[in-house]
Amino acid sequence: MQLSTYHQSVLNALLESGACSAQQVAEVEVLLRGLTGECAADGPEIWRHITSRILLPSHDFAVHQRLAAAVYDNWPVAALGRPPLWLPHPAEASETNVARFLESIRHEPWWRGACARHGVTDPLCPGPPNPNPSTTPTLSPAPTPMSGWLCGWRVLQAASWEDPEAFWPAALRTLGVAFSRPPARALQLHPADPDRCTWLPGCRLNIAAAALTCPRAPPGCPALLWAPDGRPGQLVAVGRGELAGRAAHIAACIRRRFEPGSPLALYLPLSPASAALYLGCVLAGCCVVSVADSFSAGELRTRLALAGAVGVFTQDVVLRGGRAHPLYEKVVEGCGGSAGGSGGAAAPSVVAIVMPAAEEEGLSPSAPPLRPGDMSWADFLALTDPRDTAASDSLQHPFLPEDPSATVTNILFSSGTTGEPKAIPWSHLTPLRCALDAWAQLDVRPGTVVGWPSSLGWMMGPWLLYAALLNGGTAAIYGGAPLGPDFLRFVSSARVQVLGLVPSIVRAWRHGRAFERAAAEAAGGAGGGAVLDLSCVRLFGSTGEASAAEDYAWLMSRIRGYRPVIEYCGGTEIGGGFLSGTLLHPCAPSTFSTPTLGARLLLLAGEAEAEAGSTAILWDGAPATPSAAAAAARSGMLSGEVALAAPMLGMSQRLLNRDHYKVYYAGMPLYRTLPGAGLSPSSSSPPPSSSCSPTCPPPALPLRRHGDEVAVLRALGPGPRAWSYCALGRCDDTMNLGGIKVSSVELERAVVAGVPVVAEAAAVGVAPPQGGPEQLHLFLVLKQGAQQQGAGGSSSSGSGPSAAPGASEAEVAELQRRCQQAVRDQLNPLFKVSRVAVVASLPRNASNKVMRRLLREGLPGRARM
Ligand SMILES: Nc1ncnc2c1ncn2[C@@H]1O[C@H](COP(=O)(O)OP(=O)(O)OP(=O)(O)O)[C@@H](O)[C@H]1O
Repeated sequence: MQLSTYHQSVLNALLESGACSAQQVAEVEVLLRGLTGECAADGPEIWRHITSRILLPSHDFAVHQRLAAAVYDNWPVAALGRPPLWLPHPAEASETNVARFLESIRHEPWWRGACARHGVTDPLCPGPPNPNPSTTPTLSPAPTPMSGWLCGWRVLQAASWEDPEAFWPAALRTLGVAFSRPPARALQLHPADPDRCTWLPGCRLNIAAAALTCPRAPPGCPALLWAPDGRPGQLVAVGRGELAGRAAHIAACIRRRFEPGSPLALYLPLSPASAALYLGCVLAGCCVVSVADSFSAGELRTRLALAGAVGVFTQDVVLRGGRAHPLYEKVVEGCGGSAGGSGGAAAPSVVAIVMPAAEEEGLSPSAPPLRPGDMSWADFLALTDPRDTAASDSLQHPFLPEDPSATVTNILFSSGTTGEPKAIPWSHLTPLRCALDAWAQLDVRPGTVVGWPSSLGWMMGPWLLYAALLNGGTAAIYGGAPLGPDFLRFVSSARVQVLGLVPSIVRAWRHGRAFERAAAEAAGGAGGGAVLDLSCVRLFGSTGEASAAEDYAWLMSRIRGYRPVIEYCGGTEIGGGFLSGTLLHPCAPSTFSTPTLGARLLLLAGEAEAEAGSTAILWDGAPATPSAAAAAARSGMLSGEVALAAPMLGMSQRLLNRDHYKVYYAGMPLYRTLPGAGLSPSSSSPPPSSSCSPTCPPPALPLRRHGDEVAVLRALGPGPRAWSYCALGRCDDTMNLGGIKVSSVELERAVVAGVPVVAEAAAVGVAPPQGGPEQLHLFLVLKQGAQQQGAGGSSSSGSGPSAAPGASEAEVAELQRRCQQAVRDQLNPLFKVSRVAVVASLPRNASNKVMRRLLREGLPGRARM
């Protein structure tokens, strides 16, 4: 029988790729002959075969790309979303936390009720997983274990916000959270104010104690795995008992010196010592003020003042790349007072406690002497003897707040992408969001080694500790920077299984050839001669900002057999994420598969819809209005600003430097918390068992704005409600070009994909001083090699191409033409590129996010805010 044209073109691409043997081509041919001949039905199955049996990380990425293009040529994006580059394997999926949980609740009445509300009998009824993936067609209409789990996930996600009284007890039981007194119920709603709803009322909990005593941790599994800067193979394992002992001792010392509730700043890198310190502060009932050690003295001062810090824990220096960078010096500068002064020095208003960067040594000789009143780490630890009962008491009898949901354990600062950073308090309950997301979305299990390079100054630092420890896993911490080959060697030697990243790290690895260099260094005997073996990585995570699909396709291809990148979007003020993926969903790069557990997501209506009386265009995963449904049917896509239904466990209820209600709720539409009574025209479910007492009417609460733009696409999966999501950046970064709203991220993706010399782009809309429609300005960073050609140049269509000294006008004009072409081809022919500037790098804030507002502000014309 003749192969279909589609199958023949896949076979041709394989033959031309030079990536496979005659035997492999013959195997593919056998596979193709058993398939339908249509891309939509066969693409995933063919891709699974090619990635598991043929493609290797050693093949040129261009070969991976060419084969993916051939396999997914004609893929119906409108009907099925972006093509998946990783597909779950049923045998592997059956081992995930979520699959096991679904199995464990299968016969519980609340679960049966949830299934019935969603018109499902038993999602898991198709039977045990099929260990042979080649006989499990992904798109088969017949029920499969995979479609059963996906359907189970959909019901679970809905039940998690519909019926918190049933969902949370089951989730907390599974997580094994060690409450000193269990909660009386999941949620006490307030009739009008989301900031006065109370989660887990009546419970007694110290979250650090719970993390340190997680009953699910396998014996012998370390709490932390650490390697110092530049020595990625020199692993230090810190056992749970050891970490608990160190944290308890620190807590006892803190109690000697500070009152419970005292705000104590941590201004030092993440390490075993600072991890113990963080947990010790929380054990002692104090509040950690998180300040990234990259911040300047001035920024430290602002944060100390805002939080009212009475102490700051710091290091003498930070050791990075073989150099010692002063840190205590910045504290002295930031807090006032002078170091080493005897007479006349101003007494510091904030006491500094100073650790040595290399713990086994004393304070670095390059560090200045301490100010009067400041303490060395050794003196601080001598405040109690670790063998004293005071120390062990700190763990057995930690500080137990009256109301854990309102007691602040940590003040974190948002990145300030859109304005002044917000000072966000985390309570003892916020880390339950970290733990739940890690469990459900990133599949962190007891014994899993999790790495996510960050610092205690950003939410992903505390997130990492809680996500690993509350799930009985290990947090992997590297003392050096994550951008180079040494970090990959650390991943290999620590056997990191869940590796979280941010897009700028991946970009640096790709363009800096980090994998090749790491392999070469390892082969050359650097780092003790251990070979580079990244087969340990089960999945990647990504957060922080919108990622570039091509970079993430590249990342997936770096592990033999491909591994998924689970996008994770949320915010410091949520303690975790609201959109993500799971190991049960197929993974397309830079795409989210689902709202997280407990998150009820909608897209706010645009002006036209709002005028017609609709609040939302998407609600609970379905178009909320007939016109939205029609738009979705036409293009397979809807986009808009995300809003979330409150309350959701983890959401902040207070800001230190802003009016919380005004920032998140003022002017937002009201909704009712019970399904069927809300905005969703599609929801016809009966009310759940116990979201509110039978006597009180369902409260009408305002929706919570988050400020992100999201596109919703159809997705590969069973049932009519299979959607995937794609981040379009912050709403503040959207612009209106000729009457059409478009986000910076969409424009940037089009330019990076369409102009091969461009490594990075930032798009900003500027209202011209004379008025009129917004103009599109593009800032481009060129790939190495292309850099010289246009560096520093700029071209503007208004006044003709102009270039800075050293740049060729013609080259910049040519770049502008190619960007225009890319935008026209991929987005809209009406979008006009007004100006292109080639820059050496994009402005980024301390958490490495692109600051488009700075670019806007630096341009002539009226800045859009
Ligand atoms: N995986 C992701 N994909 C796309 N964007 C993401 C992702 N993860 C996080 N983000 C972006 O980061 C934001 C959360 O970061 P953070 O809490 O630091 O606040 P911020 O918005 O950067 O700063 P600020 O609130 O001060 O302006 C999200 O709202 C989203 O815009």
